[in-house]
Amino acid sequence: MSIKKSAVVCVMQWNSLRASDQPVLQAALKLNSDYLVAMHVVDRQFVAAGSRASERRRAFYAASVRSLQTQLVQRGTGLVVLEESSSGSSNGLNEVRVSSVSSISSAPATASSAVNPSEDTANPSSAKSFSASAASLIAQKVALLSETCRVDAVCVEDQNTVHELHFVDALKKAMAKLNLKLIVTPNAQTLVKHNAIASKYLPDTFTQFRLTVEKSGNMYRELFQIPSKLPPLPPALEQAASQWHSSLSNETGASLEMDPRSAFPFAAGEKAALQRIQNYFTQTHAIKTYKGTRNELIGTQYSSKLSPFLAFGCVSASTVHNLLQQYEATHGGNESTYWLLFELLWRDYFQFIGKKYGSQLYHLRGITTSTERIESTWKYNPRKFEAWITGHTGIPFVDANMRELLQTGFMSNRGRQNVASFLVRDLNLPWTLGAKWFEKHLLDHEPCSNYGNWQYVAGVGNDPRSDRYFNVIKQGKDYDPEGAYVKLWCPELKNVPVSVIHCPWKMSFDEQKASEVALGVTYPLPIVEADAWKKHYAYSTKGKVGKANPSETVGRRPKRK
Ligand SMILES: Cc1cc2nc3c(=O)[nH]c(=O)nc-3n(C[C@H](O)[C@H](O)[C@H](O)COP(=O)(O)OP(=O)(O)OC[C@H]3O[C@@H](n4cnc5c(N)ncnc54)[C@H](O)[C@@H]3O)c2cc1C
Repeated sequence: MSIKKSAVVCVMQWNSLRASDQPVLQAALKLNSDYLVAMHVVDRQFVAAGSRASERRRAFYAASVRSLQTQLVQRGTGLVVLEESSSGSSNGLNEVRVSSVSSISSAPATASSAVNPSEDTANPSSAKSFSASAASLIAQKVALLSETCRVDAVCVEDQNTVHELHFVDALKKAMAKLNLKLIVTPNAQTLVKHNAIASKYLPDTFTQFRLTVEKSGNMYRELFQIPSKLPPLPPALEQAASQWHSSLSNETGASLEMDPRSAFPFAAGEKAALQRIQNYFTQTHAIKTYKGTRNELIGTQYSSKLSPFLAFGCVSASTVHNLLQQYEATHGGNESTYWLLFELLWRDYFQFIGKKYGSQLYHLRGITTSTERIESTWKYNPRKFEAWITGHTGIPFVDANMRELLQTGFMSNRGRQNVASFLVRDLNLPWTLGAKWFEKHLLDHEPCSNYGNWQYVAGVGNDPRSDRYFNVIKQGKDYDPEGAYVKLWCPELKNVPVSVIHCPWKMSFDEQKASEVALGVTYPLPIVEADAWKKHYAYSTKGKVGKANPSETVGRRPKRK
């Protein structure tokens, strides 16, 4: 009688698409199994029908999965990518499009590819149905695998957010039914060890959180070391691992062109992430001036552009931190190198907030107990929302940012703060609408950072200040003093004089003619006008691009150096 060889299964999730610093691989390797089977189920949020992700974001995701496949092949193993299929198909071990228990909705995307205002982002039934079917796909494969191998365990990374936690829970149930061991590894999304701060002790403000971490000195987690050679796939699965003819990549890959103006012209995946870090750190030393440039708006070098890679887990925040420390050891550190860590700690803080508050992250009321900002403050208005999402509000600084997002999937942090504040405070639209639009289009959408930042701007998050207002005229003049950014994304304003570039509606008829602009025809009149803007209409030459204005008390995060 032949003895069955052993196998361990690693479930890779959409926010952890990398081979290095990978907790599930490390947990699996401890079992010394003969075979390693890495599996990924295409997450329903990226499936085209009724997708919550834009075509560009889906393509970035698909390319990140492909890159993980390549990384694992290079390490001597592979990745089996499973996709739910609404059509019945045979569920053999090598079949990767598997009919699922609850089939995928074939509903078309909502009107104008926008978000559905009445849809509950945290819709628990839809998250649970995906989780159940994804877990069932894995269970089907594992059951088939156990006919030829002894399955030692299935490993999965713990999560911080509700949707992802549903999946871990569903997998627990599915494995219990199969009587198989499930190893849930610590969550590796944050720099700070997942259990270093219990939710009930999470400080109420970012500054308290950061000081706690910095004072402690030993809260950062160690990297998970993964060898360059991993156990192979069982022969019976080799074919499945090489054949991901994804509906996603077929639909999206060909049609997407890179806008030459994009601030994020990078490929997806682990290799591209590490190349980007190398470029930003050791090749160009742009990191050395980061603190002074991070509020700029144009080009690849004003900030690290690591967020899309971090969102899909193509690289971990801990790896970035580790490489940053190596850079400081070799080239010296300064305020700018420290500031990158400071921003990564913001990311961490939002992760801990997400973990603590669960589905409240997505609620209009947010996580605040303050009743100052309540639902009635915000009213859905389709005309205003359409103008915002398409970049036709008539306020050039807002429009330029919104067009950049739509056309490239990226927007600077300065831009995000402004368009978010504009939506919430000037248009009085519910902040959740803006967050959902960002979720669809941002390549770097990550639930905690996206919904957490929106709550922060809307005054319903941690530190619920109600006076956080970004004056889009003043901000435009401070951060785009020559109007170069506005002209890049709103070319119809290219001849408008710098004195009125942020308020073109102040042009006389003759000025409009000279600038080849017909307000209300070639460029919209502003859909709102706030009193607070008026004192900033007058032209001044005191532009301060790239530097925070020290006198700017409103609209800045408190206590930032
Ligand atoms: C309304 C709004 C929505 C946002 N949505 C997202 C989102 O979905 N995903 C996302 O990663 N960031 C989000 N941010 C934060 C920030 O704008 C982006 O992280 C940053 O612009 C990404 O560019 P970068 O990688 O070049 O950042 P850098 O300036 O180079 O910063 C380095 C890293 O620090 C982290 N970071 C920086 N600022 C923040 C912040 N305010 N909050 C959390 N992490 C931060 C990111 O991981 C970033 O990659 C949002 C900000 C706002 C105001």
